[in-house]
Amino acid sequence: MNVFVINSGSSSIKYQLISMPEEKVICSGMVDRIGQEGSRVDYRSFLKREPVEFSEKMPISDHSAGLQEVAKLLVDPEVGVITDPKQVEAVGHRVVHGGEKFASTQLITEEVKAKIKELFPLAPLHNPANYLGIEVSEKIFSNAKQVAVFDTAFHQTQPPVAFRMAIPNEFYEKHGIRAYGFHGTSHKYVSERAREYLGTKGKRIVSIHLGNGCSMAAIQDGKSIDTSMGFGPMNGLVMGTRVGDIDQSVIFHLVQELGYSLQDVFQILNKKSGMLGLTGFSDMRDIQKKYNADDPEARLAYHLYAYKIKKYIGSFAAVLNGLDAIIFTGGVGENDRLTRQLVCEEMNYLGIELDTEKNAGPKQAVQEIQSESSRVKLLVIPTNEELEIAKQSFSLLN
Ligand SMILES: Nc1ncnc2c1ncn2[C@@H]1O[C@H](COP(=O)(O)OP(=O)(O)O)[C@@H](O)[C@H]1O
Ligand SMILES: CC(=O)OP(=O)(O)O
Ligand SMILES: [Mg+2]
Repeated sequence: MNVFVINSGSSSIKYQLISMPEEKVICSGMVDRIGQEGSRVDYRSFLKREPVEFSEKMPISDHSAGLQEVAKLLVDPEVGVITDPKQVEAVGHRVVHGGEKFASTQLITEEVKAKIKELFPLAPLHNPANYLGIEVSEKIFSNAKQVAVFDTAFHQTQPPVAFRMAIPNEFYEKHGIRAYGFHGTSHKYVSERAREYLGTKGKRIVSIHLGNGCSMAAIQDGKSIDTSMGFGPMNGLVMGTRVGDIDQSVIFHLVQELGYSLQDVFQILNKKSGMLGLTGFSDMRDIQKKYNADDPEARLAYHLYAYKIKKYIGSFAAVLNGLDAIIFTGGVGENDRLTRQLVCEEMNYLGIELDTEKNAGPKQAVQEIQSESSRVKLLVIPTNEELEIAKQSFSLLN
């Protein structure tokens, strides 16, 4: 079965065509900077003996135009991989917010779409783009079953002590105000790989996803019991451009004393904060260069980023009543050994001891980076949200 996976972000679409159940990637790529200067389409196909790969700059005004371009490439006589969009049998969509309604993957119906739309206010940067992706894909891949895989679903096993907030009950009951948690598809995927690898020793896992967005999950016997992101994907860890945990009185101060509008504050905390706010850069590779050149801002930012992760490891060790393994994943978690080193420093009280040489070793499906004497396994596991979405879409339909 050909499953086309769509991960629509606010200004990008990542896509993969995967043949299931063999899990063979037929083509993959990304449409980037949608609606902005310098938009482009990246495309890689692995069908022929000689893989095709290119990146083409072209004006892409919106998500609809972006997906149309990708669909054209899929059927292109020269570089294409199918002859008709009808050969796509299922489309798996990453949908960031599923609220309390969706604890599992769903076949998309008008009712499911209405619910995704209802959740726009809870994920204003993500759900509208995901919704648009669904609408456009229904037109292009009109033969395919459309499936929604929710970032929040994996975290629906959290107990009320973890997800409820101490505000008047009516806000939860009438308005759904609680912690949800995100990146669930990634936390699920890497924690399952870890549990396969560790067997009975994988009961208490902390999964650390560090990409542009960053979050952690406490996972007990394969189930998420707590997570660092809360009501929205702005909370918890320091991220590329998002602030993470912040004292709520700062928001009142910004509005009441410094005269910012709520809209301004939203932009500041979502788009101008995090590593960008501290260093002027949001890409960890840029910040690492400055760190290595002893730039004081970059040094503070790196230490602050790691410090926050350490604090969550401590609190998740408490809620899990101990730790068996820690997973590092996402663009930063998989590639940035400096972050891993700073996070694991002086954590031997919790049985966490990094081996610097192993930490610098080559990437593997599961890379162990702890020392011989470490009680806790430290694992680097590349995430694959697209494959997880394809697997879940396939299993729902078969
Ligand atoms: N080799 C590397 N060293 C350090 N950071 C890296 C490396 N490769 C990628 N990254 C970082 O990973 C982040 C992007 O992660 P990714 O998981 O792709 O993000 P997202 O899916 O949220 O857009 C960027 O901050 C980038 O700098
Ligand atoms: C939910 C979320 O933060 O996603 P991303 O990291 O893709 O922005
Ligand atoms: Mg990501």
